[in-house]
Amino acid sequence: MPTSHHTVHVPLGDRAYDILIGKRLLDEAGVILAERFARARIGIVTDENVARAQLPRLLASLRQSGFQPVEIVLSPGESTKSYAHLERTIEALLEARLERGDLVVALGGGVIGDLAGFAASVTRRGMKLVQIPTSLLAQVDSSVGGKTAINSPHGKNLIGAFHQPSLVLADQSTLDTLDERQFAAGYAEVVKYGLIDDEKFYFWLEEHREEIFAGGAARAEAIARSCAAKARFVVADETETGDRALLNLGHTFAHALEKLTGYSDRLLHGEAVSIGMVLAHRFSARLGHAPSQDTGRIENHLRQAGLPTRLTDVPGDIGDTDALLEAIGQDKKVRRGALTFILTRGIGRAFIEHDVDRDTVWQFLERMRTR
Ligand SMILES: NC(=O)c1ccc[n+]([C@@H]2O[C@H](COP(=O)([O-])OP(=O)(O)OC[C@H]3O[C@@H](n4cnc5c(N)ncnc54)[C@H](O)[C@@H]3O)[C@@H](O)[C@H]2O)c1
Ligand SMILES: O=C(O)C(=O)C[C@@H](O)[C@H](O)[C@H](O)COP(=O)(O)O
Ligand SMILES: [Zn+2]
Repeated sequence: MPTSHHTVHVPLGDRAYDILIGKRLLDEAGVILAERFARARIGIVTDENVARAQLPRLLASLRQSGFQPVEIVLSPGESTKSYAHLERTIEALLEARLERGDLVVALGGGVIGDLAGFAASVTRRGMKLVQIPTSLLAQVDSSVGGKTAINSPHGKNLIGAFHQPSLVLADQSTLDTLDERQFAAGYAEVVKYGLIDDEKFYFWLEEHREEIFAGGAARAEAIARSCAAKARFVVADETETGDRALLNLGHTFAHALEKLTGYSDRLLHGEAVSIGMVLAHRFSARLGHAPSQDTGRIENHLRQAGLPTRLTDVPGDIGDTDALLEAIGQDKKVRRGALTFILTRGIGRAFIEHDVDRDTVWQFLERMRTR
């Protein structure tokens, strides 16, 4: 019998699933999976860091429940979201003769979740997926909602599919082995939920930031509230034809920066989102939509969390303003060649703006490059 955990249900009809949030779920995964997916075989996809820190716990639990999982261990980092690693993952799943009804278990951060999720979506035209997120970012964002992807030299997440998991097991104790820089990167996506449409949550985060970084009850609450927020957007608009795009706050800038830094640890996704969210607020203020004091307040909060907030914080060269705008032009929200941005009227009041003028964006970015 699994110990106590919090459950967020994602009601998506025949694709509905639970997100279990607890402290011993990795050790109980065998019992939980045996109960929900009787007789399924399991292919675990993970990376070398997570394999060292957390895989033994999962293997012990699965073996105790009679599973004999296959392990696929990839190199860590954003560059793993590539054609080469996708091929390697799919071929390993096929080599192990895993069937359509068997489980791909993604054990790791968002990189592993996105890559393994995409592999699950295309292997045998769709295998079952279980997300076991081990980074803060993956527990509050990437393991929920079914976006899966790899990167292209043309841009971030440009090749992918919507493929919902059948179950998410978010075990907070796995975060004990995550380093502080990675934790802060995940915190940027937590702040995002407050900034989009929940100012109360945003103010609560400002008050409880140190406690959340320290662990304990505030951290658990931040994870649960984030999952509930993400689930709400996903249920309302599963394939992003409307308001789900709000979850992209800061990402139009962020994805361009990730491309220009070569999908490397020069700039982590959450760090890019931190810079992107501040830019989105500053741009909104410049266009007269939002009060400029909000930008300072948010920037202060993110800096206290150890996050970068400006283009000048990105280490090394990111090219000129034309290169930045060119990268932004590959964003998936582009419609008939025109740019879409998530803008804001202030904290908790984000909105979607289509047909944003390119010259205005260029002028703004040119200023930001020296600020
Ligand atoms: N699908 C979505 O909805 C969605 C949402 C947000 C982000 N993303 C994607 O997620 C990715 C970023 O995810 P991330 O920040 O988790 O990065 P990541 O997967 O690279 O993980 C961060 C680092 O921490 C290590 N790590 C993870 N868990 C650990 C643990 N418990 N102990 C020790 N080390 C651990 C990993 O090996 C890696 O080096 C990006 O590619 C981003 O585009 C996807
Ligand atoms: O789930 C979503 O929708 C999001 O936008 C969440 C983002 O945090 C995440 O980075 C996502 O992968 C970005 O999606 P994309 O469609 O812009 O690639
Ligand atoms: Zn993101």
